[in-house]
Amino acid sequence: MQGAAVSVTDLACRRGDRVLFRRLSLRLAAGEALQIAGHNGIGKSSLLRIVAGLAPAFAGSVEVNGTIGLIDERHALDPVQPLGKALAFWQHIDGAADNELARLGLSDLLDVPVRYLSTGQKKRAALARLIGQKASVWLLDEPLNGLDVHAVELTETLVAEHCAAGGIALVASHQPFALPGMGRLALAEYAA
Ligand SMILES: Nc1ncnc2c1ncn2[C@@H]1O[C@H](COP(=O)(O)OP(=O)(O)OP(=O)(O)O)[C@@H](O)[C@H]1O
Repeated sequence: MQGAAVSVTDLACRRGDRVLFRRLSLRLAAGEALQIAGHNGIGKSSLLRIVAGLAPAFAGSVEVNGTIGLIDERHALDPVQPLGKALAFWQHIDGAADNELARLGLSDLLDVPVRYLSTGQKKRAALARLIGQKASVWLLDEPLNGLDVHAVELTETLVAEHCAAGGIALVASHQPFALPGMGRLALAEYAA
């Protein structure tokens, strides 16, 4: 994760015929985390998708140094496959890795088809895949939605460990995210 960096300069986002935000600049260096906060529909997910390269910027630029791992409401695990096989599919692509299955409480669920997992279990499965991806820049869209108290704390701890190892985390959430030293960007301040 050496040298991970995210640089957003004078960014504007347009969706449909509306500009959601403009003149947004931010810099994140290795080890840093930032929460993108704001009410429903303000453009948090859109910002993450632009940073991920999945949506175009209306104006401005984004530079990312490092590999990107994105978690949003689409968990990218084959719903028909048992969890173990769905994760193994990604291991063929990402390379062998410790997905922290025991820590995520998934060890006993590997034979369960992904579509039968509960909301919180699916979220934890997405985290397992993200950990296996070994990406340096984590983009997390509402990572705490649907999680119980224990899973919330675990997610916060995993993000803290990721940053302590030199990773970067950009967390879009309207909920509090407990992480010492985490910055906070209120997207409303950039509303168009
Ligand atoms: N492809 C699209 N075409 C048109 N409008 C879109 C598109 N994608 C998103 N929008 C609109 O852009 C706005 C911002 O959506 P976005 O999902 O980024 O908000 P958000 O802050 O993440 O919201 P939430 O907190 O509800 O997840 C919404 O009004 C949404 O309807």
